[in-house]
Amino acid sequence: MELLVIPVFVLDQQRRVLIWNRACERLTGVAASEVIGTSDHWRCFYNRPRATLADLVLQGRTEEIRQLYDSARPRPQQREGLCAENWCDMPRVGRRCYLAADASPIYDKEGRIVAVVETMRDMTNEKKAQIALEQLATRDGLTGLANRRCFDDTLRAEWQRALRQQQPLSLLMVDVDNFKQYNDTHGHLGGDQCLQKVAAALASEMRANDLVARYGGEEFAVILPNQALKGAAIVAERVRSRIERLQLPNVGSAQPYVTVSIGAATALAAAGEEPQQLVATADAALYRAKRLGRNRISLPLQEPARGTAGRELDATAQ
Ligand SMILES: Nc1nc2c(ncn2[C@@H]2O[C@H](COP(=O)(O)OP(=O)(O)OP(=O)(O)O)[C@@H](O)[C@H]2O)c(=O)[nH]1
Repeated sequence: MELLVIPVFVLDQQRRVLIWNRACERLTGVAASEVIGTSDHWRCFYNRPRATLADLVLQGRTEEIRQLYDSARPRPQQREGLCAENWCDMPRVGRRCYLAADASPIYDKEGRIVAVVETMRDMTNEKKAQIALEQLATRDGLTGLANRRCFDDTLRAEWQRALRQQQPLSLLMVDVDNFKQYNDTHGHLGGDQCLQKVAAALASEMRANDLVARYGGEEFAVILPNQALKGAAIVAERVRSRIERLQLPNVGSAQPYVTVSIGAATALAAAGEEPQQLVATADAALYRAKRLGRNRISLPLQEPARGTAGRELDATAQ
């Protein structure tokens, strides 16, 4: 076990470290002489006291695995013990590692656990690659905001949540005004930089539960869970004014600075209804804001009836 290339440690019945092999020393930066005979093995992995997988097996606390680990599954072939994956602090080496651990008990003749062997595999690179891929799949490359696919998935999920909790769900559609002209004057690269600044300002105005996405081109969408129309209108106006106050020069335009138009809509989700109606109502409000002169917000006049996103009426808030 000492010379195994796989990091291994063994706990005895009293949770004291019996074996801490070379590979485990390399992984944790902690020498065997420091931990053998102690129950301080957790310190090699975590900043705060908590059980390792071997502790859970030894103490029969297997049901706690789901609270303590990112991912857990039964061991293959129904053997006893636990398998789990987790981010570890690794205090001694000073960098977080994603470890896949496997803990299996050793029994005496009477069937009592006398020790538990924990083996580990450093999966940090694989996990980082997986996270980067997930980011690529859900983020917009130019602005770093959620992309259209992520928006569609989130809207569906929030619609279901609103239905379960009987809470309103609001949506803002935000479109940069006269952006074609901005591109023509500042070039496509200048246009890209403008979109990045607008996106950053938009994101900075939102709460943690809100989702800001690039809906497409120069159009953004904001999902506001548990927000009624009145609150959505306040957020929309805050966003509109924030973008105006960025004072991004808009040479050659009637407006001296870059502005946005915003359409808002709210729905009280109902079974059988489609969240796409919410998008259509917010979109209709947005186009009305454009027609009425841009740099303004527009919302449906009436609070929506259950299962609708409200009737789109000619009312412009500004
Ligand atoms: N630089 C840049 N431009 C983009 C991007 N996506 C879309 N556009 C441009 O955004 C412009 C949108 O123009 P229109 O749809 O005519 O709308 P608009 O000029 O903003 O006019 P209104 O929306 O009516 O105020 C087009 O010129 C697109 O080429 C992008 O990723 N980068």
